[in-house]
Amino acid sequence: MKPAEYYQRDRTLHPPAYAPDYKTSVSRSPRLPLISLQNSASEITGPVFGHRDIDPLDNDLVRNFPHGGDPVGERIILHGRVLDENARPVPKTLVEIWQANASGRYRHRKDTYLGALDPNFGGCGRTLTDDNGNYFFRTIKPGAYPWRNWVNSWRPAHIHVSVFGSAFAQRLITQLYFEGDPLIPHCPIVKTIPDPEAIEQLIARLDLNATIPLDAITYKFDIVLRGRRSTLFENRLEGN
Ligand SMILES: O=C(O)c1ccc(O)c(O)c1
Repeated sequence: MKPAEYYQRDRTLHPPAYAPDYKTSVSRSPRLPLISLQNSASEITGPVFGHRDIDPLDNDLVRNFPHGGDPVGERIILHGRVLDENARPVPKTLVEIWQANASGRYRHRKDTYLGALDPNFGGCGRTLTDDNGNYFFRTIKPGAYPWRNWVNSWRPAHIHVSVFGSAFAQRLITQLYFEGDPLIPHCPIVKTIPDPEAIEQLIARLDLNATIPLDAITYKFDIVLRGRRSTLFENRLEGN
């Protein structure tokens, strides 16, 4: 079989690790040049998730944290495909999401934002892609929230997304935003991304054809794992 063609990313288009307008990047960014580690057995192999590890409600954030009712907020479907650099589907891949509720509050002890917690919303979900690389979640559209970057810094509504490879050490993490959100171009984290096309690729598109009438609005977000069309991943640093 002919080996698959590999299209290299343009690494100059990756956000710099050190971006002073995104305050926490200052203490987090490496002071020394990066080194490349050789893969060992634990990076290449290991336990993986199978269908039996996934509960049927794991991809339904409207129902997977029930405490007497449904969560408040805009009901949405989030779907898309996980693809390789040649737009081939990546099947049986674990996709996980985590997010704030409709008020912009995370169910996390360190989140002290005054937006209300929702007793019926946990904010975490997971699923495996199907044979065609499709994934599907039902959830609530997260709210925007303020954060202590500079005075009046607001995060646009966003959902964190993690994709695992064939071992737990192979993990890519990104955040998706929502089409039409006026906060996107003001976000200090988004503004670290030098390539406007890479930002566009992080924006889930309204998918009116796939809405569920009288129930949920649908957004579509495809994830490209590598190559020149790769989605931008926050844990894949420049030079990697
Ligand atoms: O990296 C951070 O500091 C940071 C702050 C706020 C967020 O919403 C986030 O996703 C990351």
